Amino acid sequence: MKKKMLFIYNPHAGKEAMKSKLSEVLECFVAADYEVTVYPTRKKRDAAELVKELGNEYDYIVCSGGDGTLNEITDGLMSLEHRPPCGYIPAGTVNDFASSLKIPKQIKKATEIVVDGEWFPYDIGSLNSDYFNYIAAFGAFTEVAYETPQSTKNLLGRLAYILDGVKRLPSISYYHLKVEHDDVCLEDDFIFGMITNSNSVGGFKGLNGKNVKLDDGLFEVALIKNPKNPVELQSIINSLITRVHDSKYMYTFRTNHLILTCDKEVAWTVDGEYGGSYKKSEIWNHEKAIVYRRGKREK
Ligand SMILES: Nc1ncnc2c1ncn2[C@@H]1O[C@H](COP(=O)(O)OP(=O)(O)OP(=O)(O)O)[C@@H](O)[C@H]1O
Repeated sequence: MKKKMLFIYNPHAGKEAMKSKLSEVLECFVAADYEVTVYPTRKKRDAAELVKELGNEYDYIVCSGGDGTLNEITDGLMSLEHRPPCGYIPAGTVNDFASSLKIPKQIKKATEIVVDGEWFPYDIGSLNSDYFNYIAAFGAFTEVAYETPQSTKNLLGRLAYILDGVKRLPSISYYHLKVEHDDVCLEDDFIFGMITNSNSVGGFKGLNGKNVKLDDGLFEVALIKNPKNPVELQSIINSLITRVHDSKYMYTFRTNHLILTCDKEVAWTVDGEYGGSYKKSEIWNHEKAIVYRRGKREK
């Protein structure tokens, strides 16, 4: 019996490239013996609702769009008890997630991975009741971040740039946070924080340590302290630019669960989009929660 595929795509994502490639993509799916149901999204939340409602009736969910669409698919899949695996054809402008999974930007090559890539169980994060694929972040840069699509790609370069710009201001806005993880409880002022499951966040690999694994049930966490004077601020900027992490100015650790508490609301970005504002932010890693198809590794 043919396997049933639900293919959901955002026709407006990125430069609308899917529109002209659709026939080629569908031919490739059919040649791989899938019976395909195609659904172009019509509005926000369409993709999430569709997966929640129909996801269990399919053997394979494939989506094409930017980070927003992918995030909605994740949300839909996580609500299902038995989650079908997921394929992804990136069509947005930010590609950290796709590059983590070795999925190329070209639609044709990504489509080949959808039908022939290797299955890979990937950790999924949650921030309170919302899910994310590879990053949840707060702090100095966030207001600008979700207005500019390229933001996540150059997150830390951007952060260094923004900090450089605020050097002349009397103070940078910061959050006073209580951070609980594992057996640790720390309290400090932070200008920025990120919780990631990705080996491609701004290419800033040194910050969260080497050997990032996407299926180990752990996040890489980096929290940057509020600099007490211009010299400290300059040191932070330097460490962001040179990508050498300095423990005097930042906490970095790995964990599967953390709780951040603040007496004012902390505004988050998740997967590059606005992710809500909370006084209490609880983050969990759901180990190997969704199986994706990724590019095969060179032997
Ligand atoms: N037909 C549609 N009309 C308007 N908005 C849509 C439609 N389909 C999906 N959306 C919403 O648009 C938002 C952005 O979509 P998506 O992330 O796929 O593309 P993008 O913004 O071009 O990509 P990126 O964020 O990676 O640059 C998502 O929240 C999605 O739910």
